[in-house]
Amino acid sequence: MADEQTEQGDGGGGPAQPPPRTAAPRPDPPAGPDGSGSTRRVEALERAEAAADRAEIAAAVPTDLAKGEEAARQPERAAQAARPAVPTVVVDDLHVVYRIHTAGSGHSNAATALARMVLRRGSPNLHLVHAVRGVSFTAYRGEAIGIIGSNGSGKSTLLKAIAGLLPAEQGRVYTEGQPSLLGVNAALMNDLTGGVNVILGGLAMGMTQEEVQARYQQIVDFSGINDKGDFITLPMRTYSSGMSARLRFSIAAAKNHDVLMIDEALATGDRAFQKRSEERIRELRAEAGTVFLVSHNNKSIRETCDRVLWIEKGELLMDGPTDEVVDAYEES
Ligand SMILES: Nc1ncnc2c1ncn2[C@@H]1O[C@H](COP(=O)(O)OP(=O)(O)OP(=O)(O)O)[C@@H](O)[C@H]1O
Repeated sequence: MADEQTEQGDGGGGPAQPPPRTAAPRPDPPAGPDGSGSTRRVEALERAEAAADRAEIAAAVPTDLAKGEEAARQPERAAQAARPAVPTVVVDDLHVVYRIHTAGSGHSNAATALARMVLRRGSPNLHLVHAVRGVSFTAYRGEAIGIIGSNGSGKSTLLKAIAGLLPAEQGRVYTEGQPSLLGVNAALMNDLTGGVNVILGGLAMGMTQEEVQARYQQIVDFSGINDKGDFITLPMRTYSSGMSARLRFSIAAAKNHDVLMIDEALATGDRAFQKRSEERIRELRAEAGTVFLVSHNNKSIRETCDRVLWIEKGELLMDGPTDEVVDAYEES
């Protein structure tokens, strides 16, 4: 079996991309190619903020508020629209390319090597996957943004790039503070107990030992891990995938984040846990953070997010109010 290894690096930029079907407020283009320093980042954010002042914040508010559920959320949305829009994440023409090296068949001979040289082809064992293609948008403080799209469309890759876990092949990501990515694969230690992972996870997020101790019981209670027995003292490898995902979410949600990104965490919990999670996401937004939620559960997206990005084949197909985008996605 071929030995596979994936990495990032050089590769072709993508073709010119069509604009999304519903454009969100866009900032002026961020700083140039050498603008990786914090000064450039601040400048870019300031420019984006100035642009945001000119932009229509109302674009993020649904026009159809006839439905009862929508009407109930109207005051919350109105209060949000009245606040000045502060950009927290600026993604500008982002491309991400995976490079996969395989061991190959080992049957290369002089003729095939010569053909490669003549045809100027690279290694036959290098595969490029252009997973994100020219995505641009600006996220604002207080927004909860859903990311939807079919399997393999590039949603998780986009989150990882925003979190700084994958480099941009082309384009830039500017963020206010350090975004925290919470995925079902978030690194907790399976051989350690849930309780020890709560402590390590809290410390890894930058909480002090005192803060972790103060919030320990709250995290365990929120996760519901101990509802049916003393599971928190058992190694995490004995947990179901749903229990692990709940504990990961509970650890991450214990802290206020400038930018919190959740990858499918809500899909795994039971209904009661999903409700608690949705409530906590609303609180995090109220505490002025920005929340990104990747999910195939459109109901969760509708109940939690006020704006949605629809990604297909790595491209941003649509960016707009939740109901508008999810309706279009469901009709597609
Ligand atoms: N580590 C990797 N190495 C190589 N290719 C990858 C890697 N991770 C993802 N890909 C590829 O990148 C593309 C986008 O994958 P990604 O996981 O971002 O999609 P997704 O929209 O999150 O999918 P899903 O909804 O199934 O979770 C896919 O073609 C996938 O095969």
